[in-house]
Amino acid sequence: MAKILVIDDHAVNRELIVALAGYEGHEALEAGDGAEGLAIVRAQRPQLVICDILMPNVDGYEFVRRLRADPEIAHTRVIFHTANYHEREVRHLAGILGVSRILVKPCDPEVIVRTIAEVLAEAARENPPASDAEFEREHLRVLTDKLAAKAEELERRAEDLASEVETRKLAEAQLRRVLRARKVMAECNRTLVRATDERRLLADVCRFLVELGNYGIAWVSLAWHDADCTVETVAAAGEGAALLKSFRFSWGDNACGNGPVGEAVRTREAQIVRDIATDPRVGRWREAALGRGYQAAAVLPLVFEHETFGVLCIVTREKEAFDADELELLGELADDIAYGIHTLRARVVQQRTEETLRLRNRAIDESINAIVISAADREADNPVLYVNPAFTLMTGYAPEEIIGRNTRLLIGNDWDQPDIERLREAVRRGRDARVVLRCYRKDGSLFWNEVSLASMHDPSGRVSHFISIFNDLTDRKRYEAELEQQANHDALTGLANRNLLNDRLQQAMIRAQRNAGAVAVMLLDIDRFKLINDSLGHAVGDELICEVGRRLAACVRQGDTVARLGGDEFMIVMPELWAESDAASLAAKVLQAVSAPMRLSGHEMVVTGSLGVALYPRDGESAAALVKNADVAMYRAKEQGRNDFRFYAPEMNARMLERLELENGLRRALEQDELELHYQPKVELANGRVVGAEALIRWRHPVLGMVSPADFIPLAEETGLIVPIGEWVINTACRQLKAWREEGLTGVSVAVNVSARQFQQEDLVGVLGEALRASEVPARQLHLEVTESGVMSNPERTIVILRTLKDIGVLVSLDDFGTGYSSLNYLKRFLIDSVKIDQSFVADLTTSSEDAAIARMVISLAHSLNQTVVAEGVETEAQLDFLRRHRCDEMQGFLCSRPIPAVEFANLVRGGACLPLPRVSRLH
Ligand SMILES: Nc1nc2c(ncn2[C@@H]2O[C@H](COP(=O)(O)O[C@H]3[C@@H](O)[C@H](n4cnc5c(=O)[nH]c(N)nc54)O[C@@H]3COP(=O)(O)O)[C@@H](O)[C@H]2O)c(=O)[nH]1
Repeated sequence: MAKILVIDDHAVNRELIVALAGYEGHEALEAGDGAEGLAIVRAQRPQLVICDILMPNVDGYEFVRRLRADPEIAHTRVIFHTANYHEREVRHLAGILGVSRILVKPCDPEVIVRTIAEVLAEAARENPPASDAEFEREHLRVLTDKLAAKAEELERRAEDLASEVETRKLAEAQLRRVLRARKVMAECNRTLVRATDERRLLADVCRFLVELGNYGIAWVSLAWHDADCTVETVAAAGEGAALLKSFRFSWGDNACGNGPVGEAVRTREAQIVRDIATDPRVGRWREAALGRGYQAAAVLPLVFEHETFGVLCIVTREKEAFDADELELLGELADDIAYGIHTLRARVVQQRTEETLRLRNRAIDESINAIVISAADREADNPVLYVNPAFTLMTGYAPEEIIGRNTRLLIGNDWDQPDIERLREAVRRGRDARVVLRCYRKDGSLFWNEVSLASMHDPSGRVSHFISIFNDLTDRKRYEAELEQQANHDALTGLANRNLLNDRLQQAMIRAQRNAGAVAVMLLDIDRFKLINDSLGHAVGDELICEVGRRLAACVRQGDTVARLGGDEFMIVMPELWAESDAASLAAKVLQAVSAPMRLSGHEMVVTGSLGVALYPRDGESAAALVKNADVAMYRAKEQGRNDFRFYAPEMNARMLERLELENGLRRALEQDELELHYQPKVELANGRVVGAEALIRWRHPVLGMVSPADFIPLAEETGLIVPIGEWVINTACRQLKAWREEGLTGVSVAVNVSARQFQQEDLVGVLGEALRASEVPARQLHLEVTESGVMSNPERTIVILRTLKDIGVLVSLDDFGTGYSSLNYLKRFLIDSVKIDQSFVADLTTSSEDAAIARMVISLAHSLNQTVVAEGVETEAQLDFLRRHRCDEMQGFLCSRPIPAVEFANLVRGGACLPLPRVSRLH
């Protein structure tokens, strides 16, 4: 019989042991936990305690530890009755704590009874408990283990929790992906609706996928149906998108087409690359993708109406991407994009079509060419259906006045046009044509119409309409006519110019050759035209040329050509000449017409012409030769007295050559000092004294001997050589005056001739001033003899020059007075010092009452203007007598002396101022 304490926080467990102990005759005590149990042990001192381990407050271990710690009760036997499944640990701690047995709940009652019995039996034997330190250590270890177990359990729970969290995370990620795919879709759809540009739309889609969808790269490639089955990337976004350029994709059955892109195009099914690292379809871009952390990819075909025209490719860094839900959405997105692109393309095509249509309409409406559309309906007379506004502008007909009618309305009655038949033929055969017609506006005015006709066909190929474009060529025709006129006619007279003349001459020569006929070429030059031009001005000169042109045109037959070659030169081509006399008749008629009096700008005048005739083929076989020879003949006519015509003769060429040689020789003469001055004395009639001399040029030609100035001065004037020659004369005369002065001849003056051309030279005054300065000769000793033509060409300028000469002190004589066109008014204003009566009047002074009257009038006029009168060319005493009687002041002439070299002149003056003239001597 023993006292047994049962400690358990569960009453049922206590009751079972208590019942068993009671059945075995033991006294059973009960406690709900360790603390209560200890109190009972101390108070009742049971031999055995059957104790649960896991209890509130003080558990089984603590109970035993405190039990062993109390020496009074330390020896008490303890059995653990526990459900704790940590059996190894329990046994270990139980061992340390000196727990006798461990009964594991639920335990067979028999085992309980037997165990109680055994332990009680052992209790009888001494079984000392373990030490405190060892217990502490062991207890600590047990606690640690317990903690470890707890930790392990917690870890397990944490793992479970983590797994649960992971599952939730995955779900969340999946949800996120779906959400973002929806977001991308929503944004893409919004953009699709507004899109106007395909490439921009695709770029936006790719950007949304990367920015909103958080995908790594997104790109769209278009699949072309070309020979290489090219797949061209047209839009891309994301990190590494630029790399795409270096990869070639294709959807063909080739190395580049074996990847998911080619596959998606071919199969029209989405291709998913779950693991870029291992998927064998990923080709050369695997490394680049992995290098950027990309894990998976989806290639979605863009299909419209069973045709794949591209792919949408999406690459992501997420491993678990592209689950079924996400793929479904991305597939929808690809379909939307495909549809959007198709719609956009259709819209673009439609817009282009509409724009083209609008443009065409505008082009037709705004075309400066008239456009007419007519129905190809012969029965209805091909009526006009449409005309553009330019038609009305061009023709004056409003649309309602032409629509329903035929365009032949514009032809009026002008049916004799070869192009009308061509146009008709084109309409009959339904062919295109371009013709130029004379058409008539509503107001009846003519316009040149270039009509371009094109036929339009209906789907069956039948000509349904005609479209005609009218181009008004009137201005162009006018312009062409003007150009033709300018190119072939002289602007001043409207006569043919050299171009047209050459053309006509060529044609005439060809015809003459064919018919064994002849052609006359006549060259007319107006005599002394330069004089008229210079003295009366260019406007009068132009008038004169026009008048002569008119007169020539009036003389010729139809078929002859009158041309102006320039200046005062005219040419007449007389084709089909049968007799030389016909040419002579025409030449005479022309000269007569030219010399008929004419009135130009208030001037009554008579001009003459000189004319040369050359005949084809006799005088030349080319146009150039004929013109040249007519020119030679004309010069001959001039040389031989003007106002006449000459037929060309071969020997005339020799004369021309002479002229040429003379010109060259004259140039050389200046350089090689072949010129010299002779001096013709001027004698005062009152006392017979030599008061001066006229310097007259002479050319000592090395071969020809002395050449008369009458032979070379006109040529020098023509060629301009007169200017340097005149300068030489002034300088030489001044040097001679200086020499004479140095020899003591101080009282004589020298007059130099100044030609018209030289007189108008800018630097005449400068040349004079320099010559006087260099020779130190007083200016009054130098006289200038100017001709009427020289001063009258520009009277206002003459006045200025003469005033300057006056300022210098040089005296001026008007030479050859009475032969030109001097105005008496100018004679007064010109500040002339003396007037020279031309020798042509002096010659007939005693035989012609007119010349005598002119001489008297000149003397009286000059005297009234305080001018000295010099008579030139005095050869007879009768002339001298006349001049003396009419109080002429000075004379010059062979009666007194011919022009003589300087030395002779000096001797003459030194020999006595008076010349041995019987009548003159009587003056004294
Ligand atoms: N611009 C220049 N013209 C000059 C110059 N030297 C001469 N001339 C001009 O050449 C023309 C011919 O001159 P020339 O042969 O010297 O004849 C002159 C006289 O010799 C000649 N004369 C003089 N007296 C008589 C005479 O009694 N009878 C007659 N038959 N002839 C005579 O007259 C000419 C002078 O004429 P003009 O000059 O009009 O006084 C001639 O036009 C010269 O002007 C020159 O340096 N520069």
